[in-house]
Amino acid sequence: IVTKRLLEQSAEAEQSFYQIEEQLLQAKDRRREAEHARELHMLQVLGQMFSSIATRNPVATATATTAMPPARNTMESTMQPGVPMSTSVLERSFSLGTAARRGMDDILPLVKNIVPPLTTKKHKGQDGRIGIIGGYQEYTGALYFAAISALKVGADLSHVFCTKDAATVIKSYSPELIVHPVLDSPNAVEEIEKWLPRLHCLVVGPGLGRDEMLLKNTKEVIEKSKARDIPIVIDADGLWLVAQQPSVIQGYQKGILTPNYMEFTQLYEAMHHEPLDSSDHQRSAMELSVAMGNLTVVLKGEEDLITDGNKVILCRQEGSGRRCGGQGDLLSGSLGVLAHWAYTSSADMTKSVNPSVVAAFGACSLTRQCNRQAFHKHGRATTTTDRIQEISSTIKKIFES
Ligand SMILES: NC(=O)C1=CN([C@@H]2O[C@H](COP(=O)(O)OP(=O)(O)OC[C@H]3O[C@@H](n4cnc5c(N)ncnc54)[C@H](OP(=O)(O)O)[C@@H]3O)[C@@H](O)[C@H]2O)[C@@H](O)CC1
Ligand SMILES: Nc1ncnc2c1ncn2[C@@H]1O[C@H](COP(=O)(O)OP(=O)(O)OP(=O)(O)O)[C@@H](O)[C@H]1O
Repeated sequence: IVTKRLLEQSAEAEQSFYQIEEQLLQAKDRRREAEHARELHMLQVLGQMFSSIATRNPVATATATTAMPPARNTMESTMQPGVPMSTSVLERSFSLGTAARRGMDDILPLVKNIVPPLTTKKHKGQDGRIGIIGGYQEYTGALYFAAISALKVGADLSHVFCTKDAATVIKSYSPELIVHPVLDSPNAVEEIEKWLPRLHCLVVGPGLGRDEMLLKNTKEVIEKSKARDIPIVIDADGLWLVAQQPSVIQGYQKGILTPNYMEFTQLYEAMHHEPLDSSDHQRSAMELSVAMGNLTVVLKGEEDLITDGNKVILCRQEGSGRRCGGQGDLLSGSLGVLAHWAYTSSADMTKSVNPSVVAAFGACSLTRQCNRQAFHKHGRATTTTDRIQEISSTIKKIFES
């Protein structure tokens, strides 16, 4: 009887411990929510203050929109016949102040428009089936980050195409991903082609590596996807493939390139056969876009620069000073879903702005805000896994509020 009584007491103590623990967690959540609300309110007040200062100060207002200097000869020489090239740069930013308000007013509502409502009338797959090609054995993390980000942003299914060795590893990270261990098989292209009719967007490159056979298979899959008019996001080692063989994606209007500065330099120099002039990123990005046939280029960095060769849009959403690997994978996976949503939205929803540009602005804003929120919680220890955990609340905050 004594033992039974002791066991009961211990069970009760355990239960009340978990109740207290849960109450503490709930209180912590409420405190965090209140902090976010206070932060948002402060941002709004600051935004209004900057706005009124800028209205009184014409110089500050003028810096928000800059005209592009006259075209250089290099740009003219790389323009393809028949490809229109506007020389005006429309700079929009998404941060505090008047410029921020203009950016949010112009592009953010379009991103909000393309995010599909969640209703009980839809079936699995309708909000997106995204295919992601990559994942060489050393780089399984990159492919996982991109694929899980696509799913968490709102795709219904995330299909991963990778090598046999990478597949088991990726599968063991998450049961939620559909993993095809085919990229290094003798009939890789046919195996992947079978799935293309079911895919809404293809993301190529996270952790792909530079193995010749894998790049050859990837190139053929890109060709097949173009024939199906599927939006294609190219990142990381996929961009190395493009630098070697630009024709693989050149001129394909639903192609989006997401280089970091290194990758951008390689692409630029491959297209222009001259060193990159690092003094004017906006001009160089436009030149690359035009040389690629007005593909959308997202040059990632301190500010993300998005251009389709006609205009440049800057995303300056506050991120953090933490720069660990994988943030670009979060961006490319998210962009895969947003590109699908943008291309299936009516022109009315995107106000006839290039859908790739709308999607890219959304993905950059999302990535930076995830970084910001994760950094707020984890500081110097922030990793990409922490950022991915912020996707849900970031979407609520910036796209659904
Ligand atoms: N967990 C995983 O599995 C992950 C796997 N990943 C996968 O790894 C593969 C190779 O990717 P990568 O990161 O090694 O190559 P890349 O980005 O070209 O950098 C090479 C060097 O360039 C430099 N550098 C870079 N950026 C720069 C900048 N903005 N401005 C200036 N310099 C810059 C810097 O060199 P440093 O100059 O510092 O010596 C850097 O070391 C690819 O498939 C990718 O998807 C990643 O996604 C991460 C997570
Ligand atoms: N200097 C910076 N300041 C603020 N944010 C930055 C900075 N550099 C990069 N970022 C953020 O990180 C995102 C990814 O850019 P990054 O240069 O890390 O890509 P990447 O090298 O391709 O990433 P990955 O490690 O996944 O390969 C950018 O879109 C931007 O949001």
